Amino acid sequence: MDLTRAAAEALDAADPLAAFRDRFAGAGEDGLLYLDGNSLGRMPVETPAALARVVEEEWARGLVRSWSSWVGAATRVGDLLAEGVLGARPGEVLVADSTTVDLYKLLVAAADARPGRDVLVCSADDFPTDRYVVAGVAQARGMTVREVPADADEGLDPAVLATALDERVAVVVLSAVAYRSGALADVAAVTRTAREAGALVVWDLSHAAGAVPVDLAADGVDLAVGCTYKYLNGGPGAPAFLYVRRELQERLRQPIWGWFGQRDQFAMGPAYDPVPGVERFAVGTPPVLALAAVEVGARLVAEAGVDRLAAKGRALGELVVALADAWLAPHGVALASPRDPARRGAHVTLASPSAWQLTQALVDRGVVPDFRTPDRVRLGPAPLYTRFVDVWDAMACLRDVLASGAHEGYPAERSRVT
Ligand SMILES: Cc1ncc(COP(=O)(O)O)c(C=O)c1O
Ligand SMILES: Nc1c(O)cccc1C(=O)C[C@H](N)C(=O)O
Repeated sequence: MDLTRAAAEALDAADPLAAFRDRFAGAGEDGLLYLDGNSLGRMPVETPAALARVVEEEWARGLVRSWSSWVGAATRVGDLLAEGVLGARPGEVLVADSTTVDLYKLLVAAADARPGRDVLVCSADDFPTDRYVVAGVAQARGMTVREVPADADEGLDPAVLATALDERVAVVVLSAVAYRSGALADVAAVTRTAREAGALVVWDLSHAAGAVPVDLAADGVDLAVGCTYKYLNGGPGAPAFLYVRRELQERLRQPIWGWFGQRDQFAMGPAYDPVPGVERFAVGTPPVLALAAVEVGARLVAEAGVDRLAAKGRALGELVVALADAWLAPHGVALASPRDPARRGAHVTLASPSAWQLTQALVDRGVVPDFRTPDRVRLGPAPLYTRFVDVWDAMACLRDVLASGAHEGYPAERSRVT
């Protein structure tokens, strides 16, 4: 690979998604080399106007009358995600609550659908909230957790997972893209293996949606959840999405019985009777303002096309890896993601004993990655708004920091948020 800056500029010149950069606030103006799109995506330029419309027209003037359109927002935005991003069918996706709460609802519903089975499986490398929800549900139900060991850099080995699956396993919880290493799971193969063992899988698509091709229908996925504030650019605290395969919906009953999941909710009936369809997984009043922001983000991703985003994300990752090999390895910084681009999502992780100090030095120089314990720097160049030269410049900055030892003056003690 040609590692000159001119080669990176040439990749930008040929990038079919280049124009999307101008659709994001700050991109190209703030001078930031923002490589944390896998934690919080940039704000689309259209978002403030979309929010202002809801505030000034629908809320200020429409008041309670606006509920006639707000009441359908969670499924309307869900359908957008289903068709434009997730390879699902209309009526299979709902945008509601947080990823954590959605995972809880689907996990309990799935465990109920596998009576007599007393084991929940997750990966030791799963995002903490996923492992905590699994542990909490297991404790409440008197079930056992089987935490499958995973390689911190390479992710979960499907053969190791298979050994954990037997007739006791009710539900498996896994991430399609591992939050730390970026390792990509074979969603179709794992779903098939789990089904053969009689278990359901709940996929966490937080680091996958909008970054890698996701085809829930073709992959036979039953249940999934994911964030909308990363590659979908829905904003901080944006509600998550949940997916339930149509054929399963009537057979599942989620544990939080709220009136937004109720059949004919304004009949104000005496007892809970869940509505048919994916809305039965709703709980209470949706965050209408936040949903408007998710809608903008979802439309942008759908317009760009997930296949094109994934191809660019992979190319950006290959540039990170090539530059890390050439410039950073001599300083003792190692790749902590799968080397094969086909096995990675859109972020790349590096390991260094000085990872936290390097992260602080980079942030001070206008390069924003994030630090993940114990010794990782994560680089998430979101393909919608990150240029190849941004990656080149960020990596050059990291090379220069390492060469000068500038990071050594930063505190080793990590801050509350990393
Ligand atoms: C894989 C994964 N799941 C879940 C979450 C977060 O869940 P919540 O939105 O409920 O905080 C994150 C990131 O914060 C994540 O990376
Ligand atoms: N959700 C976050 C938050 O509320 C604060 C800070 C960071 C986050 C993140 O999204 C972290 C991210 N999911 C991760 O993979 O580490």
